[in-house]
Amino acid sequence: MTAVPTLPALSEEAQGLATGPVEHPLHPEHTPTGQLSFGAFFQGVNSSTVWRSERSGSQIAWESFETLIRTAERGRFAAFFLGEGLRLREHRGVPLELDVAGRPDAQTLLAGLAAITESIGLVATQNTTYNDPVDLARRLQTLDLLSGGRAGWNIVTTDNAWTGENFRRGGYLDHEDRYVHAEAFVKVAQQLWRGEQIDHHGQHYDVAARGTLPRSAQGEPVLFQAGASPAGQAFAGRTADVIFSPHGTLAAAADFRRSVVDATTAAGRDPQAVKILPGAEIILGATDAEAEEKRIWVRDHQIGPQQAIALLEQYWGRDLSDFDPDGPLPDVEPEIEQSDVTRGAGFQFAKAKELTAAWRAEAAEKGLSILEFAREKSGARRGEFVGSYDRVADRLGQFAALGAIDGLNITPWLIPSGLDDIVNHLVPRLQERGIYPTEYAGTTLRENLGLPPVQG
Ligand SMILES: Cc1cc2nc3c(=O)[nH]c(=O)nc-3n(C[C@H](O)[C@H](O)[C@H](O)COP(=O)(O)O)c2cc1C
Repeated sequence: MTAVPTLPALSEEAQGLATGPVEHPLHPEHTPTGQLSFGAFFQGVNSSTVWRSERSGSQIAWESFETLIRTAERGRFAAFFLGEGLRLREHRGVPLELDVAGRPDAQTLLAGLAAITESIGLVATQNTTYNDPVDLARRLQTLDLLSGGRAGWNIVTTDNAWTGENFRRGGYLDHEDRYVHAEAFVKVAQQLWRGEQIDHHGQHYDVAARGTLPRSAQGEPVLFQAGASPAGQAFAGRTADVIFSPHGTLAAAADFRRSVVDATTAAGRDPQAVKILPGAEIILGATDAEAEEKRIWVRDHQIGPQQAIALLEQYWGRDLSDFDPDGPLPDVEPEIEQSDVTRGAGFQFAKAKELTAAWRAEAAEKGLSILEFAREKSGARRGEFVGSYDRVADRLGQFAALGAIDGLNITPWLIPSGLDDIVNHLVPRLQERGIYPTEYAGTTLRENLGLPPVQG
């Protein structure tokens, strides 16, 4: 590895906070707990995980899940989190080169992992649009019972027609209706968990049912929600225990906290009722310079020449394999007007002509090749959580003191060893600072996230 410059100083806002005590809560009605919880988010697919290294494991092998969850539990992580992707993303009729293909079913895996763990929470991402509420509620409740009250449900809406075609229901739900639908869905699930008789006759389904299982040690699964739009926040304010958010910088997290507290109080709930765990990548070293070297290694292994060409093809909509990854950006026009959902959430709705013209100009100005440009756009960035063990621990201390977040949902950049540095070096420093649990608070996920007993 080559020598690299040290990390730049903290951003202005972060420096401001770092120089003195935090005098005010972010929101007049919100009281920071000063405590953090961690989740481990096993992405499975996605180029943010390094798959092209001799240290990489398989995204579907049991051994990968087992190693990672055991490390997370050793580090007193509150939750082990699995995403969901029900259809492979494609480009020009073949699976997208940016992804690793295929992700096993979350609930089946989590049931197995429940048997080899004792305290860590088990969270399954499951969409409300293409599942059936009675069936899904029963499966989640089963996981909750089997695990002694450790189950969580990450509610996602995933309404796109691309995924819907897998269910012979492409595009059946209008985008603006998806949270209305989700709310009715969750209500049915909660009624079943509480043993109530349901007689629901709605726009999308008819249900006459009663719950078949007893309540679990935590009453019912913890509700996470991932969807950050105003409609998503309003839904979370009314319904969720935790939001899995995309806002991981201090400034964005602070704004998001204010907005979520507003949504929660507007729904008549306690201002502290909804916890916020942003997704985050953490890259650590004994020194800032070592962490920065590691970041460059991660970035270079995330995006190789083939991935760089594939990234551009998402926006150009044409075969660019004849272009040299070490050469300038393609001097040809895109063939599509707008990128679409077949290319994945990150690529949606981009206006191809405008974007490719802007990228060509930017790359030319900075003198970047296709490969360098792709790495700059989508590889691991310098961020809040790249640095020495102490720097990142101090920075997390700022987040906790301010109450901007309640913890992080960490995507390890390497499977299965990507949490080792965090558990071995960061967690003890957070424990020394008194902002991270030294032991599990209880046996259920609800207790370990500091949530009150379930209402209802
Ligand atoms: C942090 C985060 C993680 C998500 N994970 C998934 C996932 O694993 N599977 C999925 O189908 N959708 C996932 N989503 C997509 C959301 O369910 C939702 O469809 C999308 O964010 C649009 O909702 P919004 O307009 O309210 O933000 C995720 C969203 C966020 C913000």
